[in-house]
Amino acid sequence: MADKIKDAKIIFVVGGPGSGKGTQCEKVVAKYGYTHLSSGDLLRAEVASGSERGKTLQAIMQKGELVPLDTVLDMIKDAMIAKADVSKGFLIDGYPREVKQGEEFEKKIGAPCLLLYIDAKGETMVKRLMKRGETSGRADDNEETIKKRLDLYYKATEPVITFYTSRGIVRKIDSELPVDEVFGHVAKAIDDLK
Ligand SMILES: Nc1ncnc2c1ncn2[C@H]1C[C@H](O)[C@@H](COP(=O)(O)OP(=O)(O)O)O1
Ligand SMILES: [Mg+2]
Repeated sequence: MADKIKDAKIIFVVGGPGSGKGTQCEKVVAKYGYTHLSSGDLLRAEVASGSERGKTLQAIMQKGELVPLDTVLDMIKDAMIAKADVSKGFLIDGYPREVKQGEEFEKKIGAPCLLLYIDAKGETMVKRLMKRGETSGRADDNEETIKKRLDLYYKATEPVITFYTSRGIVRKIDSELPVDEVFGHVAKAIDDLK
């Protein structure tokens, strides 16, 4: 595994719910041909499959809580292996959610060369999620769950940013700007990798 993906760049994309991670990742895929792996999307696909594991996951996600670490990591790892031969880079979107998840990822897969910190204000994230909830069909895009997800983000994920800042790989991106301007900064951070 480590062999297979050793030449690929690994980028962690971290930010609160509704900060714009998915939106920016899509644009990176279009411009750079990276593989986008959203831990949330992988988990939601498992739920949609109707499997027993999916049913357990659904209950956890509906409460706005974090899914057990090994489950998420195994799913990301399998998806990375599947794309290893064709991928120049991987966008790991929405992971790590807590410092421990980052440590386990590095043990089992590899080290990130960049962490894109997609930063928006709490009130902006709530507004965007309420709007997204009108059409997303996501069980967690409702006011009560949004509040829990935000609280958990500040408590569990902000330490992730501190942890990787000390390693010098964090680029903070102002996601209050219009989508294309945000992407300008994202692209700059990726271009600086070369
Ligand atoms: N810079 C921006 N300006 C305005 N709206 C934005 C934005 N970035 C994203 N959005 C919108 C698109 C979605 O409906 C919603 C949440 O974006 P998202 O990419 O799904 O976030 P995340 O993946 O971080 O949860 O906000
Ligand atoms: Mg997303």
